[in-house]
Amino acid sequence: MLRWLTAGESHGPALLATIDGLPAGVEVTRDDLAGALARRRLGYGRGARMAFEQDEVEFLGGVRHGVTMGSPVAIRIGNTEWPKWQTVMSADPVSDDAYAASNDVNAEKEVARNRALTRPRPGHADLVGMQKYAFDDARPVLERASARETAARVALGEVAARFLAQAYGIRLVSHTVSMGPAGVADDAALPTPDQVDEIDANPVRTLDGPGSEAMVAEVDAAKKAGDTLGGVVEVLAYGLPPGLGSHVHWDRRLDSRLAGALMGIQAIKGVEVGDGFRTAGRRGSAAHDEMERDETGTIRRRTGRAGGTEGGMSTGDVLRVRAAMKPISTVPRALDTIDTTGEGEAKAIHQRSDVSAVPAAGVVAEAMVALVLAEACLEKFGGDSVGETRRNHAAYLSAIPETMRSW
Ligand SMILES: Cc1cc2nc3c(=O)[nH]c(=O)nc-3n(C[C@H](O)[C@H](O)[C@H](O)COP(=O)(O)O)c2cc1C
Ligand SMILES: C=C(O[C@@H]1CC(C(=O)O)=C[C@@H](OP(=O)(O)O)[C@H]1O)C(=O)O
Repeated sequence: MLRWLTAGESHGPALLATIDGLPAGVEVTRDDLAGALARRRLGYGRGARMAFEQDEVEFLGGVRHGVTMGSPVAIRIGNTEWPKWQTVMSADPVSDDAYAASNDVNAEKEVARNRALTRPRPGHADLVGMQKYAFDDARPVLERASARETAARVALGEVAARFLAQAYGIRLVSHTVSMGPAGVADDAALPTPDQVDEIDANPVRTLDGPGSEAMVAEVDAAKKAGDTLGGVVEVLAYGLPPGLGSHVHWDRRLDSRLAGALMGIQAIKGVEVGDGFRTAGRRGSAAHDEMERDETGTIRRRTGRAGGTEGGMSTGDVLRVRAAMKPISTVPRALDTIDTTGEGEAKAIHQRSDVSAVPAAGVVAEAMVALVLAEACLEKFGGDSVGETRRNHAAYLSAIPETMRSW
């Protein structure tokens, strides 16, 4: 069983992440994690914080000399902003005077002066979190709702991705499909894992082309207008075996688990497997992936409309899932809201924010898919070492009769 958790607040001292159930023998280093975290910071439209905050990452357990030991892997990502936030986010009680004296906090002067945040942002977790957890201040809510937490998921996803690649040759790639109304053409070729560097080098994390230029222009226009922008990201996984997940029960379906994992990312409001919503508008004759044999007798699907799952199981073809992100709710041209103290009309809290974090959400989505696939592979193949699970994977594939092989 693979299980994992994250902890830590956006402006706390650090994020923590732990994953239990990975086999021994996965090669992974601190530099690998640092590389993954750097990719998450990429993307045109990110706000000021991304420019000055660094991710200080280290393993606290589970890895020795660059190799997992089969014990829980524990990771710490230090928030380099912490010194500025020590009073605001202190775990120890702080007097009102000491709190007020801390208002040299960078870009947070207003917030530090007014101890409680009482003007909830429409679209953020502020108001409902205050109602639910009985706070008169949005701070304890927004600190954990913040997508800073996704840094911890990306670190875990990198460990999972290394495992998938080393044990089974599975490789992932993510890219931005659209930002606002601009995007890549529907019939554009699918990116491959060999194009990861090219995608990461692009300002909006997509393959170069007119779509990419149009997306950059959309971000510029939204920024100029004091507004924010959503969009769609896509994750592809290459090299899956057929049969991850199962048709026998709803919560074992791979597509259901992927949808839950992607929907669990802050600001994701829609998930699509394969052609998803577009398939709903087609006739059956144009909606499915017809099968044939190639010249060697291997089974081939002519198209990839289903996105690499049938009956809640991986088909072995390229897995393709999309996630739709809403625009950032901390809109610079602040939205109307109320003051929870009951004082008249108000504008929502706004200090700073991303214009758009769609490219970063692609990297987070890739991490979530890696974690779901790692769990599904370990369910199917088991094994306490990379070698053992690799042998189990090979034995499973070789037991499928030649006339039924699609690889
Ligand atoms: C990578 C990433 C960065 C984000 N950056 C911001 C941000 O700067 N400001 C903001 O208000 N929301 C940002 N969000 C979205 C909020 O975290 C999210 O809207 C909030 O937690 C409420 O959750 P919900 O949108 O799922 O309802 C970001 C989301 C992601 C995935
Ligand atoms: C810190 C990150 O993202 C943050 C996510 C976020 C939110 O509300 O989700 C709000 C912003 O934080 P702040 O309010 O401190 O500027 C983003 O910078 C990160 O991705 O590492």
